[in-house]
Amino acid sequence: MDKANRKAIIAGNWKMNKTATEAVELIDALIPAVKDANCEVVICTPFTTLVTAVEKTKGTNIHVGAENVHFEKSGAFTGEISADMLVDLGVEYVITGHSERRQYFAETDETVNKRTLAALNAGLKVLVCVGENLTQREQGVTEELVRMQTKIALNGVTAEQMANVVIAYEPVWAIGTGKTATSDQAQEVCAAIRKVLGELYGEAVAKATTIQYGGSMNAGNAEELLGKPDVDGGLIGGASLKADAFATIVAAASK
Ligand SMILES: O=C(CO)COP(=O)(O)O
Repeated sequence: MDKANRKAIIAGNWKMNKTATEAVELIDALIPAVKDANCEVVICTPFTTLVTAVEKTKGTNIHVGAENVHFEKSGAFTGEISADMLVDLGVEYVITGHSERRQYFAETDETVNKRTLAALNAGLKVLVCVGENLTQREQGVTEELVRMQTKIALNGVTAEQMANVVIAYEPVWAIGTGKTATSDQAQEVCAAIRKVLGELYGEAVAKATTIQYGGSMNAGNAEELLGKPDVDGGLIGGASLKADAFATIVAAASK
């Protein structure tokens, strides 16, 4: 199976943006703009807009995801949201391990693994984020680090469950900075991730798994990044907040 047989997925990560009123406006603009997509289109929105997003996108080709999930099923975890709560709302995807969660909310490879397992066991599809920071890239440990993050995040995930896993390679130094990885840098690391998936699960799973790039992907650079053989999609922050920019990226992935 080569790239043409893998599912291309363009996912927006809205982060902490958009009130419910603003979310309605954006989704109203997105629905016609991406209706002819020849790829999977996902919007990951704050918890407060998930209900709106699920309702508004019913009957469209837009899928809805959350930006995080807790690993316990229920209990005394003030401020947290369980996988069952997301499933009950009609949410289909969730992001785990985003670098902002790791950096600002003390998430570790171990908790990313627990969240990933909890989400998969509840029936969610998971976008698992990995990626190095600038120091780590300069130290030349990008590949080792991303291999380790991938292995720990997937610890206990079965080959069968891998059908519901997407890996998002997001170099931290490229997130929200306007500094995109070159398409060659993105390809190199996405290929290294596919190699580790092959070691863990065998060639068939490695070749079937969608691997996204994220980090300042925008309407201008998406086509080149998505043209690389191991870059199957994008996880988009800033550019997912504007319907026209996001639709241009979706169109680039639909070619
Ligand atoms: O973190 C990202 C997506 O999860 C990328 O964000 P930007 O596209 O804003 O760089």
